Amino acid sequence: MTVLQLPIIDISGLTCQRNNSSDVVAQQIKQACQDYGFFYIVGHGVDEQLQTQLEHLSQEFFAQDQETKLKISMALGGRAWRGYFPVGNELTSGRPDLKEGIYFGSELKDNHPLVKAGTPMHGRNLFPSNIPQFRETVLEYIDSMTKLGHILMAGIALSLDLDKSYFAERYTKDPLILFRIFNYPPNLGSQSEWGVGEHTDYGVLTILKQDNIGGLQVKSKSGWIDAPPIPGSFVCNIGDMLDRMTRGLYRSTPHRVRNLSTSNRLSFPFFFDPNFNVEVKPIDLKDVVVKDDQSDRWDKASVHEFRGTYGDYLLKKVSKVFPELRQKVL
Ligand SMILES: O=C(O)CCC(=O)C(=O)O
Ligand SMILES: [Fe+2]
Repeated sequence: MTVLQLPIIDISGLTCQRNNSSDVVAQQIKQACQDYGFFYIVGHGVDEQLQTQLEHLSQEFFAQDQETKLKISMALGGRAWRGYFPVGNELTSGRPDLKEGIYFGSELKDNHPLVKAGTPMHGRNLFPSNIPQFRETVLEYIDSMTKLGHILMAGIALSLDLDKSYFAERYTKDPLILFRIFNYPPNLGSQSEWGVGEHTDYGVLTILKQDNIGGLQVKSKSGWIDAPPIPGSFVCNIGDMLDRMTRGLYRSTPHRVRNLSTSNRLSFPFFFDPNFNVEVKPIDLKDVVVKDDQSDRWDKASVHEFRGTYGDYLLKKVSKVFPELRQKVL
């Protein structure tokens, strides 16, 4: 039996000046997006020390008692949709996930135009005030990953034979950035509980940092495969909006997580998505025929029939994930 493995791409060629170096990377991205919708990246240049610090501070946060963690409860985050949620509060396909976590995003002041306009998912973050450096570390990480997101989107544009600024000019110059830190407790004997049930991501690009525990699985064309941790790498996957833009050439691939170890698992998904108010349209790609996969999609929804802004799409999805908060926030 051959064990399928997701491709590993060294993306350093996207930022160096060597001849053709970005074309070589773009070709690898194209292959990976068509075959899997998922790939690992190395050679990304994100500071190791910053990542280690983020992991340590996150462990420190989750090790606290529930009451302390609830001091930054999501219920206090209002329309910005930020803060902590306890195990069982987030649903995937209507079922509670076996995970707790904190939602973050770009740190926007109250006088930012989108915040003043009351745009959902925009605003200030909630940070634990009792853990020194937590705020600084998360904001620095968001900053580094935003830069990486721009580099990768240029690579994805090249992979589709588009100008490297194609996505930046239309969708991601001012991206919607959401960042989460999840803690998946061990299953403790019950085999059936998913940390996150099968789903696809909503936007264009997710860049995931995971610790050394493992548990992420990806639905490849020939069945579920593991995406184990690889030191120094991030796991990238494309979301529904890139699936829509490429008419299904680049698929937003379903994935899920189950922590079968006896320790907690930390993961750090970073979502680099289109601007909230921009309408997402198909790219004029030669020779691509839309193959709508509505019937085998996890939520039976068609990304190709959707019309509207990214914000419309996102809010519809998110209100299913946190039904309790929907009333309060939207
Ligand atoms: O924790 C992980 O490994 C993946 C999380 C995920 O799929 C998500 O947040 O969309
Ligand atoms: Fe996901």
